[in-house]
Amino acid sequence: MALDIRGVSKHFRHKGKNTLALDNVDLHVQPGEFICLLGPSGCGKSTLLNIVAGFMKADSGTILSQGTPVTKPGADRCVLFQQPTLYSWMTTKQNVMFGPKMTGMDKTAASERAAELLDIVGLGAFQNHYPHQLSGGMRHRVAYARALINKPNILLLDEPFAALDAITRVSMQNFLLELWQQERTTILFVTHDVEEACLLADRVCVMSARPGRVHAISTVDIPRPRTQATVESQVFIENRRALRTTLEETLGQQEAVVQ
Ligand SMILES: Nc1ncnc2c1ncn2[C@@H]1O[C@H](COP(=O)(O)OP(=O)(O)OP(=O)(O)O)[C@@H](O)[C@H]1O
Repeated sequence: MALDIRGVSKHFRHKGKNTLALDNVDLHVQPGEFICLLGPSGCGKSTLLNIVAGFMKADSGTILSQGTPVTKPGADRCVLFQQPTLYSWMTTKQNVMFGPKMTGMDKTAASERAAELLDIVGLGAFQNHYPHQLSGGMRHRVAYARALINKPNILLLDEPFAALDAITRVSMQNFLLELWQQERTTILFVTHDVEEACLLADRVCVMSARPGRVHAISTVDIPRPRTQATVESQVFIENRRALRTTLEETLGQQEAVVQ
């Protein structure tokens, strides 16, 4: 199993009040799966992702990444942020080769793989460009190539396209679909957008409002490869409707504040 989340709970104490953010969350992710975490604002999606990343500790429960307990951040779990963090003084290719350089990977093999990944992300002709010479979308693509060269067990994405304009967002969704189709890296992707979850995911973990619990795990029954044209198809419309209904079931639930 790529990722095994078992009985994870987490509360926060703020201004004398305890808020239960996650309550006994279980989720089992198979290698190569694309899983979306979907739920209303404040249901604990980011908290769960941060715990999986090792940035935050759960109060109880365990998380196994390829069978190994998660206790801190690690190269097996790569987090991609909304703003790609590239080194401004390095070229595109040097940015991609930074991780392998640190881990002592064979230089020729790293260079070949970096070139291959830059081709896959459509930046083969931009290897010697610096980040400031790239568009925002291109910088995102470099960040994906830089993540994948380290062969992470899982990519963790927290609403990565939320801040993008509509056109770039669609282009990044297409890009991610194509990339996942080729590389089959396991992905855990946080979104609050039903349509985005339906387009991208194999399964959607629908979380209930606070405290965040797994309300349902819905399989998205839409053939791949998927493109933006998929959004117009009858099967997509049916899956989206079903997912929206599942999400609506979670709304209106009581916020749990434990004194
Ligand atoms: N550091 C913190 N201190 C106190 N409370 C926190 C902290 N981080 C998160 N919370 C609370 O935990 C709950 C879950 O927050 P979280 O950010 O995980 O939700 P989310 O589902 O990602 O929300 P959104 O979709 O709005 O980003 C919220 O009630 C939030 O206020």
